[in-house]
Amino acid sequence: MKIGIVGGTGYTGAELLRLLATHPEADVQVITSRSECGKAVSELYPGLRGVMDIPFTEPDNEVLSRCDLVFFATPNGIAMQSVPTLLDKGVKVIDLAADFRLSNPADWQQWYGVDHACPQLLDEAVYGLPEMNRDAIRQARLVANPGCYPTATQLGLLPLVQNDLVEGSVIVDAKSGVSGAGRGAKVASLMCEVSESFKAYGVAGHRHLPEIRQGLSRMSARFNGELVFVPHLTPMIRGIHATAYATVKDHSVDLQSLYEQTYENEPFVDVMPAGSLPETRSVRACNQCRIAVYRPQGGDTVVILSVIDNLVKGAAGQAVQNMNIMFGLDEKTGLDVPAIMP
Ligand SMILES: NC(=O)C1=CN([C@@H]2O[C@H](COP(=O)(O)OP(=O)(O)OC[C@H]3O[C@@H](n4cnc5c(N)ncnc54)[C@H](OP(=O)(O)O)[C@@H]3O)[C@@H](O)[C@H]2O)C=CC1
Ligand SMILES: CC(=O)N[C@@H](CCC(=O)OP(=O)(O)O)C(=O)O
Repeated sequence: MKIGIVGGTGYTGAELLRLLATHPEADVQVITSRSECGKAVSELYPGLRGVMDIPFTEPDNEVLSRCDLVFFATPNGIAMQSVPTLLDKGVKVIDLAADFRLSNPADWQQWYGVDHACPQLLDEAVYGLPEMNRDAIRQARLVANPGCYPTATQLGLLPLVQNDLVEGSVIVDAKSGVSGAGRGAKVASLMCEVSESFKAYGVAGHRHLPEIRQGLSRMSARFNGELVFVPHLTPMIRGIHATAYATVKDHSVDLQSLYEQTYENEPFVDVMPAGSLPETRSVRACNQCRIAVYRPQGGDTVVILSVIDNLVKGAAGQAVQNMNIMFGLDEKTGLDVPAIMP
């Protein structure tokens, strides 16, 4: 498959390169950057020397339209300007940004602050969470790759919500490594600002809130409880740890079995043994989501702990998983590697 990547200098673009460099069916032919145009990929990322030596080029729809699939690893609001042209030329697209995640254009306008450039494609775009939408992804021309927090959160809550077990509100307390903020220079991402510190942000309303709410209501039309989502920035590079709290209606349900059965055939969701605690380092650089479910002291509140690598299952790995599904390949192709330890 001829692959193009728009936004190849960023963290998720570089992660796509790392994963696709050894993917047996993927041939990365176009990799764009406006700031590093002309430079070899391996000059910017020496870890790719010998495996990926092509140069960065300016983004150009004409050149990209020669690909079978184009990934957009760009800031929000960029992909939507090129996607109609690429789809018209028969190119499939996976957008790692949020341009096609929300199906209501008014929600996009409210949370992203600009009008949508192609609202006519929002119904067609498939939300790329394979554990929910595998069949639709198989048929899709356009996949909206989920956000990192929404991936960890929705996988953690899916078994409960799908089975209408949640009563009332859900609280999600999530923590991310700093690479979640991208590679662009920002004071808030400086080492002196983030190390030896820990803080919440987006408490009044983060743009992943409507994405998670939309996902939960698709899992069950009966889900109408309040959703509280508070992200935090932690002094680590990669990883997301999402802790969700929900009240369950039915005390007779064996939650450990429910989670194990829901995910028993999922290659990238691991339900941990009862009593264990998932750690972000157990998913570092791999496409796994590890989940543990608890009902402390047998009470009404269920606690679900969910970890992913924000750059892998939260972005580039999930995008490659979606590519594999769209092109009829084994879903694990190029992704079947364990975490880096320690
Ligand atoms: N980081 C993460 O953990 C996650 C990120 N995402 C989403 O993925 C997308 C990429 O994120 P990330 O890799 O962190 O971002 P970065 O800021 O690290 O990289 C952005 C890339 O986009 C390119 N770019 C910027 N503006 C434009 C433009 N107008 N036209 C074409 N290319 C452009 C940049 O290169 P240049 O300026 O040289 O062209 C750069 O390569 C974002 O939408 C982000 O929200 C999703 C899940 C997780
Ligand atoms: C630590 C950090 O800053 N994280 C980012 C989320 C990264 C991400 O997933 O972006 P999208 O899903 O919107 O594409 C944030 O909170 O804005």
